[in-house]
Amino acid sequence: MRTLILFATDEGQTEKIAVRISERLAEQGFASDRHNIAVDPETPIALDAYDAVIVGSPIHYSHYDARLADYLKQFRDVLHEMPSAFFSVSLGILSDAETEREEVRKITDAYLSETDWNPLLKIHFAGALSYSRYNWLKRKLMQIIARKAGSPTDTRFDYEFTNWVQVDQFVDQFVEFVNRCKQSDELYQQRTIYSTPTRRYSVAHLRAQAEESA
Ligand SMILES: Cc1cc2nc3c(=O)[nH]c(=O)nc-3n(C[C@H](O)[C@H](O)[C@H](O)COP(=O)(O)O)c2cc1C
Repeated sequence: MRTLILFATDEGQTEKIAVRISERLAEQGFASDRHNIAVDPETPIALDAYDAVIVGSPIHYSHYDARLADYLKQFRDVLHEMPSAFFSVSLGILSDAETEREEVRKITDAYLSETDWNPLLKIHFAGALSYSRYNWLKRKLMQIIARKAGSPTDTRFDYEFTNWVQVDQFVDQFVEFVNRCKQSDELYQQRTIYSTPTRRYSVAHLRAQAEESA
């Protein structure tokens, strides 16, 4: 099973999470490739060559990454069939105020609905306050936001809030889920006879089961 981890990042926390995801997959014996769309938006991606995909984006100014959204729209048909998961990285999800956390969930729902993608797993990770990576204006802005949220305001330091145990648990859940998507040998071998199913791992039969039991 080969997984693509497709992500965007501005200050690096989402990349750090993507790295941990690939390490955890490797610990379970699964290969993965990472593609950072923020530095390489032009390279075409052979998504079809992968068995599964994990997509991750940070929230900045109440928005997920727009370049990633373009990819998701472009690959809508393949994504609909392959096992996939979305991880969100934000600070709002850490807030004590339910309204702030609800706002993050609303941004997520709007993003997934805009891209017409329905990943079977979705998760929210807390990101980081990376003061050393911000320019002067951003540092001031983030300090004001942090003060309001009761987060650290001493800009001489960076603060990481990501729960790495949660990241590992997410990967373990993903692996379990992808294993359930594996087509039986019998079905898979028929792929040359029928046009579908063509993928070794597919959510098509899981969706069909869900529809049957609904
Ligand atoms: C300029 C700026 C705007 C941000 N806007 C939001 C926001 O609207 N909502 C939120 O929950 N987090 C927001 N954050 C927090 C980021 O999601 C968090 O710092 C995350 O770790 C950034 O991920 P990255 O390092 O991969 O870019 C913002 C951070 C910055 C620097």
